[in-house]
Amino acid sequence: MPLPHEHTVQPSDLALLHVLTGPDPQAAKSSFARRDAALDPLLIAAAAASGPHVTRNHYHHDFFPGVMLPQAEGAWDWTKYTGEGSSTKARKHLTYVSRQAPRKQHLATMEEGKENDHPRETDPLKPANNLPPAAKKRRPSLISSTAPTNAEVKTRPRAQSVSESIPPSLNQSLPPVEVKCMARTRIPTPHGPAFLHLYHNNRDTKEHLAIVIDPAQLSETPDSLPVAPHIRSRSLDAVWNENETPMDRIIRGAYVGRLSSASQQASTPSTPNPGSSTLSSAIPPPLIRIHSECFTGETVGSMRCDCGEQLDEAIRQISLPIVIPPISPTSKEMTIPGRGAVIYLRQEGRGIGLLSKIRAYNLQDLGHDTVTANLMLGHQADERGYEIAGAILRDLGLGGPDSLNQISGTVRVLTNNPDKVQALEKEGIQVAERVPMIPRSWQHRIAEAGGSKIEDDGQVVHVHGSSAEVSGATMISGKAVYGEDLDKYLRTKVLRMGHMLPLLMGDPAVPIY
Ligand SMILES: Nc1nc2c(ncn2[C@@H]2O[C@H](COP(=O)(O)OP(=O)(O)OP(=O)(O)O)[C@@H](O)[C@H]2O)c(=O)[nH]1
Repeated sequence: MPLPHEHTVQPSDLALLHVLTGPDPQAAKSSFARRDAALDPLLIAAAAASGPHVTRNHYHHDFFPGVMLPQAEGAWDWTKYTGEGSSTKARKHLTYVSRQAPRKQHLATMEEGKENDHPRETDPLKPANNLPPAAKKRRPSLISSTAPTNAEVKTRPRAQSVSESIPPSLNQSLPPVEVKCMARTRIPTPHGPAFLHLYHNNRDTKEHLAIVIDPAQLSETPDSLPVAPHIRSRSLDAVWNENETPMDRIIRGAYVGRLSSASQQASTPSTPNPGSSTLSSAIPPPLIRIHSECFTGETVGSMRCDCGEQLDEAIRQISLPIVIPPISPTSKEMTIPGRGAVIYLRQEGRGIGLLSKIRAYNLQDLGHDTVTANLMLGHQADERGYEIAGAILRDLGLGGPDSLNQISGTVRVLTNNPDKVQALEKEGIQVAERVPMIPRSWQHRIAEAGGSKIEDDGQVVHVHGSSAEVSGATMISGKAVYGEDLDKYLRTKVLRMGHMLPLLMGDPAVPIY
């Protein structure tokens, strides 16, 4: 066995590693004890491969006690360590004891498909303990005194979650979902300004987000009357405790207008402004999208799915200016900035998590479609839930007649997925209209084939495909892309998941992979 500092891995080490971690662990059991061995061979093999740069975690197993002691010679060289006292003392018998939960328990968690989605053990709406040290005074709970109480939330219609990720036994005992906007900030996007809102909730440990598009807020003053009511978070604008200063509020994003070195105006809990009552009926309901996280599609620009372009397209469409027709014979047509929100849920891989999605991709490369791949891994085709989305929308005053912060009683929803509309309605969100999302590559091909409109369940859908471009990635401000994997994915969504998209397969003029 080589010493750690020799940097060489002997074939015997690799053979040992293989026996211990290879496909037949039973064979290993007979020859090597795996847990609680006097010397853990796997750890030795890992240390030998790592040389002097053994990670802190190895040291913290207390296997190389010498390195933790300043008096130990040779720093990382545990072989020179002979005990805490004199060198004549007998060397301690070292035992490696794993502190990990048994593998059985870990696998059970994975089977539930929630390896990334453990419910919080502590109250997530309590103050974060990573606040800057400047906030010396002890803050009481950051839960808003005016935020909806459990009793208030209980009176709302409670939908049965679409998500299977929370086992039924746990789901029954869960309290009603509560969300709290922890911070908000202005984000300039290629389509115009947005306000990013970060939410905590009492259901999972994820930081779900709302990308609010309402640029009219940037010119807001405390006394100004907007044409359309501003979309603001009630929990953010609430007074969190009696000691908070205007600067505390501003730093978390509870301000009005646009921040600058010359302008810092904290908001008040009554900041949401009703808007012009004469125009309110003429203003279309805000356009919203419930978007599920997709690391591969949004960050890497993967063309296995259309998630990146959908996020971009949603922000673009919501940002489009709104034309309000004249409301009386004497008034004129009016144009106001686009308004709405993307609720960005951390439900990677339709709720199965990135790890399982990556495995599913390999099954897809073996010839299975996205639905079958999920089922083969023991997941459902779709494990998402929309309770948190409903609570975030209510916090923003969108779509709920019972919203305590009502900005609009109804919303228009950008989606092709009928389940999402149904789930939102179960959450008490009033959906005035579903707005379809035609994939950019399809729009482009339809335009190339000379078509300007296509049929969707007998309904005419107008396609704005003539300006679509063919190169680029599918990420923010990307362009339309073609690809075999993307087409397969889109077709499966239509044929197996009931997505309300007009399928191009029937049109011989439109090239399909
Ligand atoms: N399990 C799995 N998830 C995928 C795959 N491709 C994309 N996703 C995830 O699917 C989610 C997006 O869902 P989609 O089914 O594309 O669309 P949708 O949100 O249901 O419907 P729309 O509102 O019309 O976009 C994201 O969380 C992606 O990470 C895949 O092959 N397998």
